[in-house]
Amino acid sequence: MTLEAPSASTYTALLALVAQTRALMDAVVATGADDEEIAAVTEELRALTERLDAVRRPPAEVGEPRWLMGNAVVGAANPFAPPIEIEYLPGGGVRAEQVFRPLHEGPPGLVHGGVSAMVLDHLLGTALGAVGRGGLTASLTMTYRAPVPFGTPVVATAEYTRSEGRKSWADGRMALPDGTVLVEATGLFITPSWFPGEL
Ligand SMILES: CCCCCCCCCCCCCCCC(=O)SCCNC(=O)CCNC(=O)[C@H](O)C(C)(C)COP(=O)(O)OP(=O)(O)OC[C@H]1O[C@@H](n2cnc3c(N)ncnc32)[C@H](O)[C@@H]1OP(=O)(O)O
Repeated sequence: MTLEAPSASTYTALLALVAQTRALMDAVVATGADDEEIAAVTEELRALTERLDAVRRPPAEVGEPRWLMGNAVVGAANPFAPPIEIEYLPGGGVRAEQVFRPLHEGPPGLVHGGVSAMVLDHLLGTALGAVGRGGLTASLTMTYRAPVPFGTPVVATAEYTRSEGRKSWADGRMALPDGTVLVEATGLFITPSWFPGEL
C-alpha cells in the first residue's frame, strides 16, 4: 500500500514538531537542572510520548512520497537528523553545508566520527542515486584527517567515481569553508538484485 504524502498543513505542523524536538534534545544534552526538575520534565515528556504513540503510521517503502522523511540524515520528520539539505551540483556530484551541534558530540567539543561517517555515507549514496546508480552501502572507508568542529559551518561534497555491474563507487569529503579537508570517505554501494532500479 502506497503511503500518501502528508497534506501541506500536516507537513508544516510536523516540521514545527520536529524543530521543537530537536531543540528539546539539545536542551537535554546541555541541561544543568536539578533532579526534581529533571523528574518533572520526564513525566511531562512521558505524557507527550503516549499521545504521539497512540497514532502510528506504517514505514514508507523506497520511492513512496514519504520514503526519506524518516531518514536519519535528511529526514524532515526525524528529529535525530542534523538535518542536512543536499544540493545537486550542475556538473554532477552533491554538496551539503551544515552546522553540527553539541548533540553530535564525540570527543568533548568535537563531532563524533560516526556522525561524520553517517553524513558522508548518505551523501555518497545520494551522489550515486543522482546518476541512476542507487544502492545499499556494502563498504565505507573513512579517513579522519582533522577534528570536525561543531557550531561552525562544515561543507560536505561527494561524487560518483565508477561502476562494475551492480557495484558502484563514490568519493566524498568534509571540509571547512576555506577548503581545509577534515574527513574523506570512499564507498562501495551495491544495487540489490531485488531492486527494480526505478525511483
Ligand atoms: C535500494 C536502493 C536505494 C536507492 C537509493 C538511491 C537514492 C539515494 C538516497 C539515499 C542514500 C542513502 C545512503 C545510505 C545507504 C545505507 O545506509 S544502506 C544501509 C546499510 N547497508 C546495508 O544494509 C547493506 C546490507 N547488505 C546487503 O543488503 C547486501 O550484502 C548487499 C550490499 C545488497 C549485497 O548483496 P548481494 O546483492 O546479494 O551481493 P552479492 O550478489 O553477494 O555480490 C555482488 C557483488 O558485490 C560484491 N560484494 C558484496 N558485498 C560486498 C562487500 N561488503 N564488500 C565488497 N564487495 C562486496 C560481491 O563480491 C560481488 O562481486 P562480483 O562477484 O560481482 O565481482
